[in-house]
Amino acid sequence: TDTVSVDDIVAQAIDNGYRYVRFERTCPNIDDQVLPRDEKQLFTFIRKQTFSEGLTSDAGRLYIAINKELVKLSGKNITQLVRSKAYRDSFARQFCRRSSLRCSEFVRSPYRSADGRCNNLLYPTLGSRGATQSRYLPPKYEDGITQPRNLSGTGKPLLSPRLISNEMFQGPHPGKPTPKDRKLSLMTFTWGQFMIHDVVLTPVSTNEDGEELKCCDEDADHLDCLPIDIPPDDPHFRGRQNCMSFSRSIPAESYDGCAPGHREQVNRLTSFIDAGNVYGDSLLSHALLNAPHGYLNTTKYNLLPPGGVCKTLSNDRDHCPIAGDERVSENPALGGMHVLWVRLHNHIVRQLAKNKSWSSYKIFQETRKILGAMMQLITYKHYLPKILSPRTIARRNLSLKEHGYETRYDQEIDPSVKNVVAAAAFRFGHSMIPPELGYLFHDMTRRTFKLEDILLDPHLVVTQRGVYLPDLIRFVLRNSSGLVDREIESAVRNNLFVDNQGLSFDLGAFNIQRGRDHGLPPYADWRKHCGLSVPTTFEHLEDHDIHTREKLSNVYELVTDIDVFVGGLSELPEEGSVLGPVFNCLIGKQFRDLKFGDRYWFENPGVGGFTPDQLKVIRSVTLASVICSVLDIGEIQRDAFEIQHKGNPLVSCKKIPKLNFEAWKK
Ligand code: HEM
Repeated sequence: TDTVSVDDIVAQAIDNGYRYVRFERTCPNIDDQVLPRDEKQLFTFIRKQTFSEGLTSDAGRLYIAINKELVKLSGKNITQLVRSKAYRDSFARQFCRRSSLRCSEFVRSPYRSADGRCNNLLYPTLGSRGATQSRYLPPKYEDGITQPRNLSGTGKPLLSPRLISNEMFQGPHPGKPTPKDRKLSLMTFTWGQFMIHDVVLTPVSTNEDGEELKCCDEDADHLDCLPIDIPPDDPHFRGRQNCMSFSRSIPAESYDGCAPGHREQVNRLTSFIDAGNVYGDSLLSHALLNAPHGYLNTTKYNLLPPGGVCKTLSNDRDHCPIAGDERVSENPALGGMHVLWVRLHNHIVRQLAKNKSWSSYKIFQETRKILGAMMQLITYKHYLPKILSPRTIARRNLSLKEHGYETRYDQEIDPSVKNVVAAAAFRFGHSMIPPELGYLFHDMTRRTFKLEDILLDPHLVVTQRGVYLPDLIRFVLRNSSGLVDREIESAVRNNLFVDNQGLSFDLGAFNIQRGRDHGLPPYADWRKHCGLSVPTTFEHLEDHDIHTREKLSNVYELVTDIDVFVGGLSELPEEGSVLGPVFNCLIGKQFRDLKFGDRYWFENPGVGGFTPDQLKVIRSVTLASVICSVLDIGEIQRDAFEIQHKGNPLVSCKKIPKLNFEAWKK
C-alpha cells in the first residue's frame, strides 16, 4: 500500500469541502491487519474499524494507520468516507451547526461554563447541554432511519415490552418484595440516581402546550406516540387497562449543512459530573437558584425553595421544591439528597466568605467547583467500586490518584453521555428500587411508606419544615438496597405513577420500549462490541443461568432479538461486581469518557486545577463526612454505601473528620 502524510489527507479532505477530518496514528492493534485491496472492501473495513473497541467512534476519530503509516486514500475515498454513516453518526453532526462557536473566553477560565460548552476547546459542544447523545454502535432502526425496532430477525413482530417485563422482571413470588443486596445500603441506590441526574436527562415529546402526550387517548395519532400494549390476561392489569402511554424521545434537530441521517436523541444536561443537579445547567438556572453573597436560595428552615413542578402535593402545607434538576421530587430519598447538597454549598460558602477580598461571584464559583469535585470523587472513589468489577476499574483507569495530578486529559475523548448507557445500561439501578422508604428515628423506631404511594411527592422531605430529614437519610443509610438482578419491584413494575383512576406504568417495560425508541442495537451486538462471545442460540448465552436462558427463549424468537436492557440486566454478575460483563463494559467506558474527556476533571492541573493542598482536602471527602457536616444525624457508618456491619460500624459524627477549607484561604 502507498502511504501519505496526515497533512496530505486533511488537505484533500478540505479540498472536498470537509473541515473536520482527523486521522490519527495511534492504533497499534490493527498494525497486523491486512488491508483489503478492493476499494469497496476497504471502505467496509474502515467503517468497521471506526466502531470497534479502542479504535473508537468515541471521539469520532477515524484511525486509519497501518504499520504506523497512514493508508493512502484517494479524494474519492475520502469523500465517501466522510459521507459514510459512521462519520456522520459520531462526528460531523456535532460540529456542522455550532462550528462558529468561539471559546476564547473559556481558554483561561478556572470555572466550567454553566452549559458545558467549551469544556472541549477543539469540539466546543461535546458534552454540552442540548447536545446529541453519542453512540458506541450505530443505531438499528426498523427502517434504518427512525422507526423503532419491532420485528424479530424471523420477520415476526417482537413481543410487547409488557409481556417481556412480566416474564423477565417479575419475581417468583408476585406480591412479595424482591431480594435485597447483602451489603449495599439504599444510599448506593440513591447516589446512583442522584449522580446520573447530573449526567443525563433525555427529553420526550410533549403536546403543543408542553404537556405529556396521552398516547392511549386523544394524542394516539401523534407521530411520537409509541404506546405499549397490555395483553387482556395481564396478571396485574387483568383487562382494566390495555394500553400504557409512552412518548418517544424528541429527535435531535437536523443540522445545518449536514445531510439528515437517522434519528438521534439529545441530552438536556451537560454530561459532565459538574454538580449540575445542584446548580442547573444554564446561566439562567444559576441566576434563579442564587441568593446574595454566593449562597444558594433556601427556605427559612434550610430546605430547597418553592418554585418546582410537582405532580402531587399530598398536603396543603407542603411546597414544591426547585433544584438544579427537575426530577428532584421523583422519590423522597432523592429529594433528601438534593437538600443535603444545597446545604453543603451554603456550608462551604460560609467558610470561603472569610476571604474578605473575594466577590460573591468568586465565592459562588469556587464553591461550585468544590462541589463538582466532591461529586466526582465520591462517584469514582467510593461508588463505582461497589458497582463495577475490579477488572473494569483497572481496564478503564477509573481509580483515582492518591497524590499528584492526573495528566491524561485527552481532548479527542468524547465526554458525551452514550445513548446505550442512558437508555439501558445505567438503568440497572431500577433493579435496586426498594418496596418502601420511610423514617428511621433516633430511637430506632421506624415509619415506612409503600414506594408507589410516595413517588413524585415531596411530602416526606418537606413536611413540618423538614424536621424528619435526618430520619429519612438514616433510613436510607441503614437499610439494604434491592439486589441487582433481573427482578424489578412491583411498586414500579406494576404501580409506577398510579393515578386516581388506578392507571399506572411499568418501568421495566418503559426501559425496553425506550431502547427500541432510540434504535439501540440488540444485546448480541453489544457483546460483540465488548469483545465477548456472540451467541447464536439461547444455549450459547454464556453469562446467563439456565433458568434465565429459558425465560429469554420464551419471549424472543431469536437470541439476536434480545433487547439490550433485558439481556444486560439478566446477566450473572462479574466477579467483584453487581453487574454482568456487558453493563460493566458499557458503564466502564462511559465513566472513562467522563473522566478523561473532562478538561475540568478535578485531578487535572492547569488553570482550573486545585492546589496540592486543596486536592488533599477533596481527596479526604466521603459521603459520610458530607452528611455529618450538614445534617444532625448523630451516628453514621464511614462507608455510606454499605449498611453497618462489623467492618463498617456506626461511629459518632464527631469522629468523622470535618471538612476544612483553610487551603482556600487567600
Ligand atoms: C424510585 C426510584 C426510581 C424511579 C421511580 C425511576 C423512574 C424513572 C423513570 C420514570 C424514568 C424515565 C423512563 C422512560 O421514560 O424511559 C427513568 C429514567 C432513568 N433512570 Fe430511573 N428511576 C428510579 C431510580 C433510578 C436509579 C437508582 C437509577 C440508577 C442507578 C436510575 C437510572 C435511570 C436512568 C439512567 C434513566 C434515563 C435518564 C434519561 O435518559 O433521561 N433510576 N427512571
